[in-house]
Amino acid sequence: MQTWASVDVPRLAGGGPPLRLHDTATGRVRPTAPGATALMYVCGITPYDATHLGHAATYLAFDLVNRVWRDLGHDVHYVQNVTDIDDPLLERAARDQDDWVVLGMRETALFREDMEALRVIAPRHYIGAVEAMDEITELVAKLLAAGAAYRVEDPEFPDVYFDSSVTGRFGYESNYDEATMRRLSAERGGDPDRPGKRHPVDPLLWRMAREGEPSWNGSADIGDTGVATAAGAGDLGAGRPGWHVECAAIALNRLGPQIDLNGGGSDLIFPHHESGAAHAEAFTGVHPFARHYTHAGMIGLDGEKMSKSRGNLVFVSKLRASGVDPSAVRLALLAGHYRTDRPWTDALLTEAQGRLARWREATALQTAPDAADLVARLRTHLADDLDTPAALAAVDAWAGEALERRGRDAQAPALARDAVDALLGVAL
Ligand SMILES: Nc1ncnc2c1ncn2[C@@H]1O[C@H](COS(=O)(=O)NC(=O)[C@@H](N)CS)[C@@H](O)[C@H]1O
Ligand SMILES: [Zn+2]
Repeated sequence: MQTWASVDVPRLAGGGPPLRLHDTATGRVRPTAPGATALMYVCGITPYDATHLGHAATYLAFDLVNRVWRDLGHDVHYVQNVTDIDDPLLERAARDQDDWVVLGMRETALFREDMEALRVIAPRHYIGAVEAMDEITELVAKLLAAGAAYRVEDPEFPDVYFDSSVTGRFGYESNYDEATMRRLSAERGGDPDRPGKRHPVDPLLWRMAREGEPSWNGSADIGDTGVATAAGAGDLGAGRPGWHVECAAIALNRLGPQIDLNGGGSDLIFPHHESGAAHAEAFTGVHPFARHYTHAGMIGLDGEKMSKSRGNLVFVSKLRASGVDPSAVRLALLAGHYRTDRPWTDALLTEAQGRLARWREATALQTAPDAADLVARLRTHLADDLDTPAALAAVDAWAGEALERRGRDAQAPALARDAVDALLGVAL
């Protein structure tokens, strides 16, 4: 699937401290240590109701990771999926008498536009589940052949499930207890009460075709996997994939068995990232799949999480259409810490618009206070688990001094502008 156009990222002299990020699996903020090329997989949208401010806040958080790693001299191999086939998409298409393919394409196009407007650096690989169907069926077939998956005893629909006990460490990513896992599995698309499952939280890998549902033939070339293939393992039979396996297949095939960061909002901690990690580790034998599992807090509206199911959504495209500068939206969302569940308010936007105007005025001056110190502060704050409130305050302080005409450095305005662009992604 085509990705979107990325903005240039100015190169800044010097370098900052290593990026430290919160990792859900260990519950700690600890240093990332990517190689020359940082490997990052951030889950993409299920393409309807795109792009609301919750989506935007989460993708902005990982855009900052991308920018900090680049500032530290790493290349970043960023991969993102589009869940362009799944129950919620089919349900929304049915509700609106829409063709689910058209709905997905329309919303994905809008998402790309919004990401470009927010100056989010595009993933190098932007992959839809449908276009990755062969990869997905191959992974499911190999898990089945290896005995890491099984079919439920259901003569009508012998669906394929992952055996969550095979890695011996299911739950290490979320650290949730059994009861929490069952509850969240039921709330987020799972079927813990389905008869015939070995374990209630075993995730669905392949849903056999139902009347009136789209399906794919499920044949997979599993080659010589070196394991005794269970009867019919190479051919799943017509159906469609479960939600989690697409991310495991897409990430494994482009980034390899171990990545630096698997990211998303906190509602992906379980079952999604737990299951995806288990699928990957059962297949590769490499643990952990991701060295960091990092999750962004939920953006709310009127006291509730902004979510499609609630319909309390504020859209990037609607704000843009009403003339709001996308950089103000970006600044408004960066004003809170990425891991904090926080509300969207009009005041947040108004404040950001004022901040943006002041920063632009300050960087338009002929001279300003030395900005080298500002660059160092920005690097230090962002390296500290993306402390954007402190980072924004540092720019506020520099801009305040500049606007009181207390600076004589002719290079400072341009340096400050480049630093705010490179590290915060905000165009002044
Ligand atoms: N209110 C919210 N605040 C912050 N992030 C949110 C909010 N709602 C959704 N997200 C995040 O936005 C991203 C896309 O969400 S989504 O459209 O529902 N899609 C999915 O979760 C799957 N397609 C991931 S493979 C996810 O990382 C999700 O956690
Ligand atoms: Zn995902």
